[in-house]
Amino acid sequence: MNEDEIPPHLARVPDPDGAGTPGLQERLRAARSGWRFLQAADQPPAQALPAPVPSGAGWLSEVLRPLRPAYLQVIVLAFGVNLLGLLAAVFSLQVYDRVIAKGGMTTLVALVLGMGLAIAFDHGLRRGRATLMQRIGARIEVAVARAVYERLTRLPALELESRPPAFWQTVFRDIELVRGTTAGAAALLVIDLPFLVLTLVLVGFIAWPMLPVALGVMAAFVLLAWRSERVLKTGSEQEKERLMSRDTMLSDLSASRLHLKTLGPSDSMRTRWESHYGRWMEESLARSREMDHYRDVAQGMSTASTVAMTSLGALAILNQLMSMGALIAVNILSGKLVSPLVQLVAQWRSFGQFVAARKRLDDLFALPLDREQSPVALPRPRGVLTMEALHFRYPRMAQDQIHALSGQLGPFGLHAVVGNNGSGKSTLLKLLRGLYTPAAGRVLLDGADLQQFGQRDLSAWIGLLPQQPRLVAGSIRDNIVLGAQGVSDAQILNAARLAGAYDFIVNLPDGFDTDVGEGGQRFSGGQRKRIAIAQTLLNDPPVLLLDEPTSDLDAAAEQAFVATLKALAVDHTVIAVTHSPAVLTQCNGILVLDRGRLAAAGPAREVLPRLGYAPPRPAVVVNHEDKTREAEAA
Ligand SMILES: Nc1ncnc2c1ncn2[C@@H]1O[C@H](COP(=O)(O)OP(=O)(O)OP(=O)(O)O)[C@@H](O)[C@H]1O
Repeated sequence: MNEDEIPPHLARVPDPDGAGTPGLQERLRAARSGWRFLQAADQPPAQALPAPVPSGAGWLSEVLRPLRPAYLQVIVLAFGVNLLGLLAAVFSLQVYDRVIAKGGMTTLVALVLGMGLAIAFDHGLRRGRATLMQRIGARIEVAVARAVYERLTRLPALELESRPPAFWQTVFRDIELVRGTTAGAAALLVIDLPFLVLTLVLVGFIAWPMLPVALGVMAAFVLLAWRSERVLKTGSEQEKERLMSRDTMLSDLSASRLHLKTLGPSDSMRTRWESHYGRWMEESLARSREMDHYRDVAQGMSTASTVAMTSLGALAILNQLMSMGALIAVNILSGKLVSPLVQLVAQWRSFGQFVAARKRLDDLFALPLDREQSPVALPRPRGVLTMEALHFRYPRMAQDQIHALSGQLGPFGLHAVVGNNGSGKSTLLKLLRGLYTPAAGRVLLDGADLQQFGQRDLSAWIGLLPQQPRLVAGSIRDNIVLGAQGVSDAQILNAARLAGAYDFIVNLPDGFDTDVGEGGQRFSGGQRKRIAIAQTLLNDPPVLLLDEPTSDLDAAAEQAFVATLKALAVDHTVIAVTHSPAVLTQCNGILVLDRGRLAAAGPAREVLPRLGYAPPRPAVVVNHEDKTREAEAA
């Protein structure tokens, strides 16, 4: 096959940027359809996507504000539902006082027909209300999920590193809680509560002597809800914290399950896991016990209120203050009065969880984000990286991990960073990539401070291969194009060839469409590394930062990749953290770190002998893209 010909398995791969898998945007579109209020609140799809992403302390109001007309419709429908809900009591009153007392058959037929109509109407209103709430919920979830995803990708690197995967799992669960509370049963309950006034008015109208009893019952329930809120609020926060700690442990355990198996049955790990799990269960059971207690009290109070209503009603009838029909009607009304209040007590745990979730999201949305785009579009840099008295210290560390580094790398050439474990090599690469902000000093790219550039520009100009790259679920193609936009198949093929991944990929039955498995476990360490290298080379950035690029490669692959690096170094600045003699002996310059300080730097032929390596071999001849080029001499 011709080298530039697109293999059939590439042509088969759906373009992830195209109209492919249903995602958030489709859910948003689905949420838009059908209801007038949603279409009115939105712009036409082309302008509305991407919708503004809520941020800052007022994020929830930002999300809810455009939905006000929708909530208003829900309130109107709720008014109808609550009004119709009173008709059963009026019906009973009429049947007892008019039909039974006066034998009015025609009245009975008319009442039954009227109730039939009311039931049908009530059903329609309830369905409309439920559909509206579903659509509101979809809008809320899409907006908040989008905002959380933005944080996941745009928070400063140190913030991202400080939050474990379990934190993000909790935050994504929080989104469901926010939706469930603002557009679920809890929201309906809150909307319905004010309409209890209608019930009270009807009680006063039908049987005024029962009004103080009804008010007393309501006051007792509000007191119970307030009391349960105070007890459960702190508990819910603790429960969520314990859950997060359990989930952190769980994700560590599941990620290292094979390693643990290899280490053999370990009591220490099991004890740690059981203690995390146990603490969470303890907290969760304590919450359930408290919740059950309040729910049981509420049920008891509900029965007590029926007893109080009926016995006091009986006294009122005996004193001829109201009729028998009024007592039956008031009993029905008291059920309507009490049932949302019982629900309120039962829902209080989710309210507490909502408050904790909102606080977590408040904190997350208050964090500043990395600048995404540079204020003005800048031309592709040549790749001169300058460090000016660079200092960096991780949070809560007593000493600098990078100390007073100054110097220049590039333009062009292959440069190595060497040093003992923990000497700060990976940290330096992250500083050079603009992922970390220096505590003092600056990193300059072609003379311009990196801090002024957006991450989008930096990712296009400076490629970083991490020490332990992780593949994500999806195909090889998905992984290679991760983070890139508008990539052509020819670019993917070229990157795969440069990374030495092309041959093994096209040998697979599904080629570039092959699923990589969890974290790329379908492939060997070396194959994973090559896919990750292809990912880094895809955009052809002028600066390449490679952390141990050949650590998993076999000798032949390493030689081939060193030749590629030499070829790239002709017109790219390539900086590699490495311990490999094959790479070191081909480098132009070497920078030696010792506990974050510059121990030595200079041309490879001078520094290598001091490190115990032979000086660089003569320039290698490489074959790259059908062009033979002689690599630049040191
Ligand atoms: N996220 C972090 N938080 C706190 N300290 C960190 C963090 N990452 C690294 N360090 C510390 O910074 C120092 C330098 O780490 P770095 O990973 O840069 O070293 P390295 O030279 O790349 O090591 P190796 O050769 O083992 O990969 C180490 O002392 C390490 O403990």
